[in-house]
Amino acid sequence: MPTSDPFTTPEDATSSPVTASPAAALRSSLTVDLAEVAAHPDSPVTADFAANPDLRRLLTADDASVWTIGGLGLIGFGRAANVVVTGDDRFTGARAWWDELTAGLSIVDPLSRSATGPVAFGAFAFARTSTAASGLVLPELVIGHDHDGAWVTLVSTAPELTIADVAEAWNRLVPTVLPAGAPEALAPDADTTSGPGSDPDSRSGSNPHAVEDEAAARTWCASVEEGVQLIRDGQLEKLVLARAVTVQGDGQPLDLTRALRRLAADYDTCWTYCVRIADHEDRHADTLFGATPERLVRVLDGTLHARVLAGTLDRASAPEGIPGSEWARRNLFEDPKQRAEHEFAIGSLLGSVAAYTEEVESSTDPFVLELPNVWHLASDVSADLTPGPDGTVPSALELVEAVHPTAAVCGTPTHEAAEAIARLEGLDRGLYAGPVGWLDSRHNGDFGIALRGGVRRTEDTAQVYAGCGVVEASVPAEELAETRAKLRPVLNALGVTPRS
Ligand SMILES: C=C(O[C@@H]1C=C(C(=O)O)C=C[C@H]1O)C(=O)O
Repeated sequence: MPTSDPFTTPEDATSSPVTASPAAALRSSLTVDLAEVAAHPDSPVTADFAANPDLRRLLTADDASVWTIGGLGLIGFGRAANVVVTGDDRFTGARAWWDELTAGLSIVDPLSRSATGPVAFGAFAFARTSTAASGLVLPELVIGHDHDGAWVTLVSTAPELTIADVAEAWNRLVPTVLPAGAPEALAPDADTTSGPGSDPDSRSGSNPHAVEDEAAARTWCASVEEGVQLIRDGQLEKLVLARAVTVQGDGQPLDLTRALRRLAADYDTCWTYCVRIADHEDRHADTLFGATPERLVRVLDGTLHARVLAGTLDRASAPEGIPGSEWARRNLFEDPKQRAEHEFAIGSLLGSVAAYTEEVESSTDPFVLELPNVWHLASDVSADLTPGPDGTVPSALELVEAVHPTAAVCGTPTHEAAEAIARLEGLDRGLYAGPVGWLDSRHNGDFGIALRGGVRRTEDTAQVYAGCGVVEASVPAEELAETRAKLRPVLNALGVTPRS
C-alpha cells in the first residue's frame, strides 16, 4: 500500500526521534462489558451509570484522554505508555510502536468489536517541520460506549487480569461520575445568533481573557491578501490560513474539564477531543482539546468514512426574518466561492483515497451542516478498502497519513500550499489542524481534524486557533470575521467573553 506525507519530498526528508515509555513492561489487557463491572461486589460503577453510560458524565478529570460524540466514544484514564514522534515519519514511527506493543500483549476481549481491546489516543502535528510532540498515549483504563453497549478495558503489567482488577483501577483512576443529564445542564440557553455560551460566564472571580491584538489581526489580513495574490498569479488554487489567539487566566487555572463538558453538551454533533501526548512534569502542559465537526478518516471493519467540510457561514450574519436554512442555502450552497472551496477539499480527499479502494461513495452535492455557531458545506464519503496481498486492510493510521492534510486545512496543490502557509502564517501550527483520534489493535480507528480547539500551555494559559479557506474571491476582513466565528465556541467554553 502506498504511504505518502504530502509535505515530504525525498530531498528534504527529516528523521523522527522516537521516545517511548514504558510499554515494554505491559503484558495484558482485559475488556469487560460495563454491566459486568457494575455487577461485581467491589465495583465503584453504579447500576445507574451502567444503564445510562453517556460518556459526558465522565468528563470530570482534566488529564483524561477524550473522544466523544453525543455521549458515545472513548474516555481514557491514567497513562500506561506513550510514544512521542516528530518529523516526516511521525505516522510510521507511531504505527510501528503500536504494532509492537499490541503484539506483545495478551489480549482478552470477548466483545471483539471496533474500539474494544487496547486503544491508543493519538495526535499528530499538522506539519512535518513542527517542533510539537506528535504520538500516541495508551491509557491504563478506557471506558467505551457505542450503539451496541458500553465496556471497560484495562491494560497492565500483570500477566492476567480479572474483573476485580478493573474495579480497583476504576476506583483509583476515575474521579467522579456526574448525575445523568448533568452535561446538558451545563449548556446555556440556545442563542443561535451568537452561539452557545455567549452569556457571560457565571463563575465567580475574574474570567479568562483572550489577547486579541489589532496589529496581529491586520498582519493576518495582509497575509490573506498575499494568499489571494498567489492565487491570482496562478501559483495556487486554494490555501488555508490560520491564526492563534492566546487565552490568559492571569493566575486563575483554566477550567479545561468544564470547557470539555460545555463543548460536548453544546456541540453534540462534533467530536469532543482531549489528549496530552508528551509526558511533561507539568501535567497541564501541551494538552490538545476542542470539539471538531470534521472527521478526517474513520476505518471500521475494512470500510473508510470521512466528513469533509469547507465553506462556512457565520450564523450571526443571518438577517432577521429570513429562515436560517434558506439563508444558508442561498449564501453557502449557491455561492460559487463557497462551492469552489468545498470542491478543492473533497477533491484532495478523493485523490488520496483512490489508491486504497476500487470505489468511493460520495454525494454529488454537499449538504449544509448546521452547528450552533456556523453553517458548513459538508460531504460524507465512504469506501470499501481494498485488502493487500496478505488479506488485511490498511490500518487507520496508514489512511490518516495518506489523506493528511486535505485541502480543507492546507490547500491546492498541497505541497505549494503547505509552503505558502509556513511562510505567510509565521506560526508553528503544532497539533492544530492535524489528525486527532484513536486506534485499536485491529486496524480500526477514528481521526478528526483538530479544529475548533486549542492547546493548554500552562495551568492558566492556552492558545486557540482558527483558519479559513482562501480562494480568488476571498476578502481579508470577511475571512477574519470567519475566524472569529470559529473561535467563539472554544473561547466561550473556556469562560472568555468574546468580542464579536
Ligand atoms: C481551518 C478551519 O476550518 C476548516 C475550514 C473551513 C472553511 O474554510 O470554510 C471549514 C471547515 C474546516 O475544514 C478551522 O476551523 O480552523
